[in-house]
Parts: sequence; structure tokens; C-alpha cells
Amino acid sequence: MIRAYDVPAVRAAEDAVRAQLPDGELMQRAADGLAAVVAARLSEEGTDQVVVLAGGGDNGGDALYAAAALASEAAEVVAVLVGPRTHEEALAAAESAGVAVEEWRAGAAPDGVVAALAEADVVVDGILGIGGRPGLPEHLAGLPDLISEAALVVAVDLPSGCDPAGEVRSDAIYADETVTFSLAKPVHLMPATEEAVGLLTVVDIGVPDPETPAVQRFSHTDVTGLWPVPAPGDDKYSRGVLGVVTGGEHYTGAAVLSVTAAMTAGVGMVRYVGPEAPTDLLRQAVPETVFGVGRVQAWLIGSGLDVEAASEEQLRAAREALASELPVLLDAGGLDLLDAPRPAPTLLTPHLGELLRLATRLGIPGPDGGELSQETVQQAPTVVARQVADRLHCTVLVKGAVTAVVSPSGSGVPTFTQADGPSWLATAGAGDVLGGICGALLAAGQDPATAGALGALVHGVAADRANPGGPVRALDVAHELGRTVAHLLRLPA
Ligand SMILES: NC(=O)C1=CN([C@@H]2O[C@H](COP(=O)(O)OP(=O)(O)OC[C@H]3O[C@@H](n4cnc5c(N)ncnc54)[C@H](O)[C@@H]3O)[C@@H](O)[C@H]2O)[C@@H](O)CC1
Repeated sequence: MIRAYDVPAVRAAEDAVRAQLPDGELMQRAADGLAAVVAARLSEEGTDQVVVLAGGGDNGGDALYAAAALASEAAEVVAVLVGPRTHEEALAAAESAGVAVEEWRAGAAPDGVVAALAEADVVVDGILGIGGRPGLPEHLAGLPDLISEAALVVAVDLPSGCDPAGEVRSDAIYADETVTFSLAKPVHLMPATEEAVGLLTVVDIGVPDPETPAVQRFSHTDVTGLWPVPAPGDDKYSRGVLGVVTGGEHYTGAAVLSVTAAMTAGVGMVRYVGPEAPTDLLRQAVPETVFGVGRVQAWLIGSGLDVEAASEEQLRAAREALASELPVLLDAGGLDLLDAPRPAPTLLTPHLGELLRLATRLGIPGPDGGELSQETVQQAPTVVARQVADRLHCTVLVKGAVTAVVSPSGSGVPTFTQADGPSWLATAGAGDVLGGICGALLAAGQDPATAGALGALVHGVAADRANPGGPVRALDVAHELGRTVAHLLRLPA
């Protein structure tokens, strides 16, 4: 499990440790750790040009102390002071170690800075850390374009400009590697910001984990402790029966994909409710399926379901499911069926377009109070998802390269994010497969957040294993699930 802690929790944990240490010791540990990582990335000939961008806060202090430590390792280290203030002791240390100093505190970049950035082999981004507001300081808006394409960009704690909470996308430095200290922060794991982080390296500076994480991510080795594995006394009913209301006369494939995924992921049984065409297809493609309404432990409703054109039987089953005390997963068209909170566990699995449609239907406004836009949903997917989760008292899984599973505010459940799949997984029907996996987990008794996050992990790993490094089709991902679960269960816990 990877855990990330929000800024107040990190500051409190750091304060507690700092109080026990000599002045400046914690920052020195951070700077030494940073310098060791950067030194390991330098070429062995010692010919590298290193540029250290230092802001006005402690992040800039870390970067300047690291610059001092790197002065003897590189051909040249240039520190560029970009903040309104400078950490004076760290600057003095850098200067006495032989670091060249440039200032760029406002306006356009001075020629010396432009030249240094164009020639840099390594750029250390110490402009803003966890004290940063989203976006780059105004005069640094053009900075990313000045950095040589060939340079390795190493961010200190987080890429400057990124929202430390990882909730909103903003102008930022894109790092190849981010070196953080003891604790990961949400920025490192959230969909709006993870792309800018690059490789995440955590250097231990002796700060213990706070109690409550803000964001969690399952690792492959977590699957063993969480996946429902049948015991000798189990039967198909005790393992979980999933009621499935997906597909229709026109979207027959959604039924095949979701039911195949649920069965291959290991549900005890599927009861499918749908019209003739998908039913006929399922009789051929997934002969294990049982048809018609009956006793189930959870419902999967929606993939390929057009509420306007759905059969009477499907709509009745869906409405009864929503009125029941059973866990329900709503996907795609099924999202149109929920207007008010249900008393039972509910997992919604929209992609960004569906999230916009759902949030708009619920009357959730944009940040300016006006109508919610596609841009806002793209820039701040987890903010919008949380508003939906709060309105409907449900769990919202937002699909993407980084999938986020957001629970209602105050529920005490951290946000889960998973980034396990290859980009090839962005393909038709992949969401139907995810619905089948998560539905199987709900039927086995998992809570919606765990079912969503674990389902996303297995979905991503199966896609990779179905055709490593190449294109996958959704049905191949579904067929790979059984072997993927077996592979994950074999990993040491
Ligand atoms: N607190 C500690 O004990 C430690 C902190 N460390 C470092 O300190 C960092 C946090 O330091 P700070 O709290 O000083 O925060 P920052 O170094 O992020 O600096 C914040 C400063 O920048 C300004 N600012 C923020 N966003 C801006 C924006 N978009 N445009 C212009 N100005 C902006 C703020 O007003 C503030 O003055 C951490 O990220 C980490 O790198 C490390 O040295 C480890 C120990």
C-alpha cells in the first residue's frame, strides 16, 4: 500500500520531529538526500552542467543546500534565485561551495539564466514545495520552455506549480523525477498532478507516518489480503451472486464484456437481465450465465444500457435494485437512474464525460457559480467527483490513466488512486470490463472504495498481461482476468 498525507498532517509530523533536532538538521537531511539522488544521476565524467532553481521558501532552502553539496560533483552548478526572498544560510553555503548565482525575481529571464537553462544537463526544481499554490509565479510562466529538452528535471518534494493536494491541474514544471522526503503527498498520486511528477523517489529523513492518509494506492502485493478466495465450504451462492443489467438490443457487446469479466474475475454466479439479442449472445459466449431476476448479493447496472430504449424488464430490475438494501454499481447509462442517496453501498463509475453529465444533472455548479464545464471536470476531476459523492452519499470512481475512487467528505475513507494499466487500455469496452470486476467484488462483500480500487488495479494489470507492450481489446482483458488474479495471489504479501 502506498499512502500519501495531506499538507497539514505532513507539517505537523515534520514539526514534531524538528522540535527534537538541532536547528536546521531536518532541512540538511532533506538537502543531503536530494543531493545524493541528483549525484547518482550525473554522468561519471563530472562534465554535467547543473541548474538549481531556488524559490523563497524552505523548498528553495533544500535546493540551495543540495547545490552546495553538488558543487564538487558537477562541472558547474548555477543557482537561480527566483523568489521574492531567499533562504540566506542556504545561499551562503552554496556560494562558499563555489555555486554561481543568478537572480530572476521578476520580469523576463536574464540572458545568463536563459543560457544556463539551455545548456543544463540537470535542472533541480526547488521553486515551490508544499507551501505552493497551484500555478507558477507569474514571471516564471515561460520557464518550462527555457529548459533544454535534453535536461533531466528533478523536482524537490513536488513539481513547482502543481497543487500539493493534487486536486487541480495547473501550469507546472514537468519533472522526470521527484524527490520527496519521508512522506508522499497527494500531489504524487492524484490524477490532476501525477503526470508532472515522473519517477517518485522517497528519501527517508526520519519523519514517521501520520495516522490518517489522505490518499492510498494498492500495490500488487495487497491483492492477496483482499481478494475473495473461496474456502472449501463455499458454494456459488456464498461466493456472491451478481445481478447484471447491462447492454440492450443495440449494445449487445456490453453485456458480453461485463458478464465475461465478472465470471472470469471469480464471481460465484451471474444473473443477467436483458432483452433477446444480448441474452442470445450470452447463452453462446458465457454459458455459465443464469437469466432473469432472482436472489443476488449485488447489482451491476448500466454499461451499454440506454435508459430511453431499455426494456421494461431491465428498467424494473434496475429500479428495484436501487430501492433495495443491496450494493449497486452504476455505470454509463445507469448513472441516469440515480437522483437521491440510497441507504446501501453505491459505487458510480463514470468517465470524465459521464461525470460532467451527472454533475450537471445534479445541479453542481462550476467554480465561478455558473454552469459546470468540461474543462473544469478535466482540470479538477476529484473535486467534482467529491461533490457528486457528497450529494448522493456514494463512492465515485473516475476512470482515467490515473483512476480515482472518491468517497464522501467526512466518511473517513481516503481517496484511492490506481495507475496500473497501460495507455492501450483506453479502448472500447474497457469500462464494461471494469464494471464486471468491481461488481464481482461488491457481490463478494467488498466495500465500494476497496472494490473500485482493487478492481481498477486488476483491470490494469490484466490489460498489461493480455499483451505486454502492445494493443489490447477489452474482451482479451476480460479473458485475462482469471490468470491475472492467480498471478497476483501468488505474489508474497
Ligand atoms: N518543514 C520542514 O521541516 C521541512 C520542509 N522541507 C521543504 O520545505 C518545503 C515547504 O516549505 P515552505 O513551507 O517554505 O513552502 P515553499 O517552499 O513551497 O514556499 C512557499 C512560498 O512561496 C509562496 N508561493 C506559494 N505559491 C506561490 C505561487 N504560485 N506563486 C508565487 N508564490 C507562491 C508562498 O507565499 C510562500 O512564501 C517542503 O516542500 C520541503 O521541500 C524540507 O526541508 C524538509 C523539512
